[in-house]
Amino acid sequence: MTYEVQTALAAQAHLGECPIWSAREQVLYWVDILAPALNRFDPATGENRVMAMPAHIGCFGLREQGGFIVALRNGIFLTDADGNIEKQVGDNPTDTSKSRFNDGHVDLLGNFWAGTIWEPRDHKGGKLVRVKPTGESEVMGGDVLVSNGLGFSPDGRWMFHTDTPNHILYRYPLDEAGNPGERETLREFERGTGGRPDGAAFDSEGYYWTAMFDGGRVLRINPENGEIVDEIRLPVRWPTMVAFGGDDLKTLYITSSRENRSEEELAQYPESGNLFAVRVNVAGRAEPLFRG
Ligand SMILES: O=C1O[C@H](CS(=O)(=O)O)[C@@H](O)[C@H](O)[C@H]1O
Repeated sequence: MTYEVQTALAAQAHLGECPIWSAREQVLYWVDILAPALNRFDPATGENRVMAMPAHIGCFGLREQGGFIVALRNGIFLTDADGNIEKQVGDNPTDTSKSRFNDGHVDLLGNFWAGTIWEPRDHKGGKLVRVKPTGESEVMGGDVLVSNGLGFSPDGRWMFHTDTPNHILYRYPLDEAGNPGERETLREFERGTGGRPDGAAFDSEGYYWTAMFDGGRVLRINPENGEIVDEIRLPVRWPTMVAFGGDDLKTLYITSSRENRSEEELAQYPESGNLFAVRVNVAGRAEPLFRG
């Protein structure tokens, strides 16, 4: 299939990440990790509202009662609808001078999950944290350099997770309580020009769409065998994450990065850091809400 990728917002973000569609408000929230800021983009008006954050914001979830759960470098917090911090509900389990939160999602049971990057990248120090609606938080594993690509399959059976610099897509079986079992490697991506798996989202048919960082593309992946079944080429080389949005959930939004790029690279890919939108022929599914 051929896709028409459009610039939804010429954001020129440092490190755009975590697009999440709010079905309730019909807007896209997304973060610039390094700004640091949580953004509210309204595609109907083109307006983008910036809510400054007190520390690097890796990801967030939408709360059922309104407001957000945000994963900042120094911990996980509840906020009101304007992004004002109300209460801490979790820690960054590693040294916050060497680690920040990165990608995350809410699971089908209303728990919030967020993973960390181990910034020295000298061992797999990235961790995964789960915050329950009760406000209890726990470390649920990790063993990755850069925690990314978290996703929960629509049938509730699987948690997907990537380690971007290691080019690996893992999946974990989930039990009825939503606890992960032994992880297995679903796919190890080729090293070369195709990129590495970054942030992702499931569609309503259970396929997994991943942004390929440094590969300038988004892939649709078969969740049973890891095979690539479709590809969207992008005008930027460093896409970071995808989300389904729009009233029919058939618009795929894609964030991107300018972080650590040279002048030459930015001249070649001047749209780096922008937010993109592309119509696709399969719907996503409504983003679960954090029940706390
Ligand atoms: O999610 C992210 O992934 C990237 C990719 S990598 O770790 O460099 O392979 C990273 O640069 C970025 O900082 C991060 O948010």
